[in-house]
Amino acid sequence: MTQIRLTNTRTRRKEEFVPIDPANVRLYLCGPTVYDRAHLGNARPVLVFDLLVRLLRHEYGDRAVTYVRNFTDVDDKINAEAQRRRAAGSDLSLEALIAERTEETIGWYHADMDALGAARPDHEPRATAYVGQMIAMTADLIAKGHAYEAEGHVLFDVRSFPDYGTLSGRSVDDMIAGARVEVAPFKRDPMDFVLWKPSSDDLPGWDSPWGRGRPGWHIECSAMSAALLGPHFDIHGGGIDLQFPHHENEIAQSCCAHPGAGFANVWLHNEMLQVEGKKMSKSLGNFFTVRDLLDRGVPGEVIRFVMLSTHYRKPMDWTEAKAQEAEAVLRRWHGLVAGIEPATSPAPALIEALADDLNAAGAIAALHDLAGRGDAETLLASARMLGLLLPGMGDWTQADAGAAGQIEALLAARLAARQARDFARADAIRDGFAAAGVEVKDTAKGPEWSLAAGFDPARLADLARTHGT
Ligand SMILES: Nc1ncnc2c1ncn2[C@@H]1O[C@H](COP(=O)(O)OP(=O)(O)OP(=O)(O)O)[C@@H](O)[C@H]1O
Ligand SMILES: [Zn+2]
Repeated sequence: MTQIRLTNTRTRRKEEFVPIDPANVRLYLCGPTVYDRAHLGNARPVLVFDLLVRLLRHEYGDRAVTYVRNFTDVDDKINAEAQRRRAAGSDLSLEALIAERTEETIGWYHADMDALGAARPDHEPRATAYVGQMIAMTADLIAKGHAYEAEGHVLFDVRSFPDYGTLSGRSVDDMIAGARVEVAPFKRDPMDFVLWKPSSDDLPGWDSPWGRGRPGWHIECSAMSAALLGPHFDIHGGGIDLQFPHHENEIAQSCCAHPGAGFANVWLHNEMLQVEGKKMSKSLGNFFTVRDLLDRGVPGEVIRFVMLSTHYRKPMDWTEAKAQEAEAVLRRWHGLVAGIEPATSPAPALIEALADDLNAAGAIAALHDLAGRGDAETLLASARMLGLLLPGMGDWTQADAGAAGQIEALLAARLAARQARDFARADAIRDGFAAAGVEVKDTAKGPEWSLAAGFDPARLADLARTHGT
């Protein structure tokens, strides 16, 4: 058994991972707010956790890991979309429109993350299904003197929890100075945050001891993790952008509601996917979705490879060059493992790299090593630990193999047309290549071709039907 070591944000150290119960290792990842398609940055925590779960299952057994990732389906942006649809003439109720928006977004999310080879978590709780638990936890926090009611709101009293701020290593006073906190006259302290807030009549709401309202975002994760994993579990994760205030607030709520339980032992945070030095985010508008890339013909496996190539604790950029390099490597590896059965276990070097704080780049280096030595069986078993070269994942390379035949036939047809001085036909083939995303360069050794990022197999097939031989 390999000792896994993880960097724990809470202690700011790389620590040996010791599960609370090796027969049931428990993880919680903050999932998406389901109002729109996931952008590429949103895929990063999913891929990091998918890798972590694969490693834990390898070490502790397939059934010894429970992985929970929630859907936040209570949100102003979801409501706004539902209201927009109603204003546009839909005769469905607001609740039905909200459910419609949430369902379609969850469907997209599943399709997009599946395409990246990320296994679905064991539980995917929706916040709206746990409002009862959120109300109970809120009431309990009031009873224990950690929360108070004011003007239909319930607020968490941060001064009642001396450890508030330890995750981010800041005192409450520092946080007040640095944060954009919502000032409200009914707050005892500007850092106090909402557990429950009133809903207006035109918005969804639930009955509660404090009137009709809805839960705050932070209490959702505290209630859902407790319901599915218990008050003390192993690993809690999310992007580093959630460290404060979201995770700080989750800790405050959970530790005060379950004194002595401990909440999450390890806090694992991924760094941001960036665009020109800034976090990719919806609010900055500097984003593209996972679906945009897939639709442009970038295989999910290539996206996964690029995302795993940078250590999760380092910021990274998506670049076309990285995608092209990943594609070339994967194409070669698929060729090497075609028709081969995987070895019974992955290479020890690969497991060691992963066990060292999920050093996926080191793991990929181990794969290059195996490929270099021609050990296709171990390459296949090892790559699968990273969620690469999974059964069916290489279909995109086969589609390319089909394309190669069509392109060669079309190049032959173009040559024949030129020799017959049928320049109209030669030009039509040239233009057809460009439209289909096939780049052709005429060199001294003859034509060389490559598939551009926007390669369109259907257009190529049409072109081949019209002009190919
Ligand atoms: N640029 C990014 N790089 C890596 N992880 C990110 C990035 N942006 C968001 N995340 C993570 O994605 C997960 C889902 O977050 P959430 O649904 O709150 O995002 P969002 O609000 O849609 O995104 P945004 O931050 O763009 O407004 C969280 O774990 C968050 O930390
Ligand atoms: Zn959360």
